[in-house]
Amino acid sequence: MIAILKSEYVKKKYGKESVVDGISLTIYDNTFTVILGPSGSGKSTLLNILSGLIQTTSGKVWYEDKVISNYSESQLAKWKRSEVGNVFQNYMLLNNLTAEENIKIGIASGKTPLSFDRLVRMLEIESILAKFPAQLSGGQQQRVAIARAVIKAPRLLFCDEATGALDEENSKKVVELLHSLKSAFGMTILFATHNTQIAKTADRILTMNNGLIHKDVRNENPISAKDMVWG
Ligand SMILES: Nc1ncnc2c1ncn2[C@@H]1O[C@H](COP(=O)(O)OP(=O)(O)OP(=O)(O)O)[C@@H](O)[C@H]1O
Repeated sequence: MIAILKSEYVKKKYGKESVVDGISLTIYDNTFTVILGPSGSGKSTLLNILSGLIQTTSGKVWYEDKVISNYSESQLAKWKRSEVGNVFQNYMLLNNLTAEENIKIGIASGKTPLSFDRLVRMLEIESILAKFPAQLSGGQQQRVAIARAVIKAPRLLFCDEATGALDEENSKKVVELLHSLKSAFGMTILFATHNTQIAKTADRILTMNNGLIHKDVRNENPISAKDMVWG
């Protein structure tokens, strides 16, 4: 397995509180890793550090053989634009743009984008491209947000509670789609959630508590997203 992302004793402090308390971790290429943990355990903070959205207090983050935690703002912005996609719980679409315009914002200059037509077919959003976010359901908005995040063919896709605002049916669909995108385009996905069913679909499950990873389990028998059972 090829290491794509690595953290070395990464810490994030807010005041005296260590929200991420010295995490060393290697993420392998073309895997689907779930970061599982209760509210406040530090999942989003860890995800945001690994995706370059926030700075560490100490420790290093590597992308392949480069220390991205030492990058200048402009180097980091360039890296994010080319290699990183983010999907959030609340979609973060621009309300004054149509679905199609929102997706096309994601195309990064200098990179060969994925085929727009193939992507919208995969995500089953062909019929809603001319609509504005307010005219779409939550599940549709999240599929548009995923298309926007992946159209530039990022190597890394970070999903922070990406199904947190969706019902069972739409959650299953989104998780299924993310697995399809991983297989079709060789992406590496990190998905933070407190949902143990989503964790069962992953290749690897990291369990966080109080800013630390307490368990790191390779999931030998991942279940299909369709087979997740909602409580
Ligand atoms: N910008 C910030 N300033 C101060 N404290 C913060 C900040 N961001 C996060 N925290 C604190 O860090 C801790 C971890 O937050 P984080 O959002 O990483 O947890 P989480 O596991 O993702 O939680 P949730 O599942 O509720 O999103 C919390 O106690 C939170 O209040």
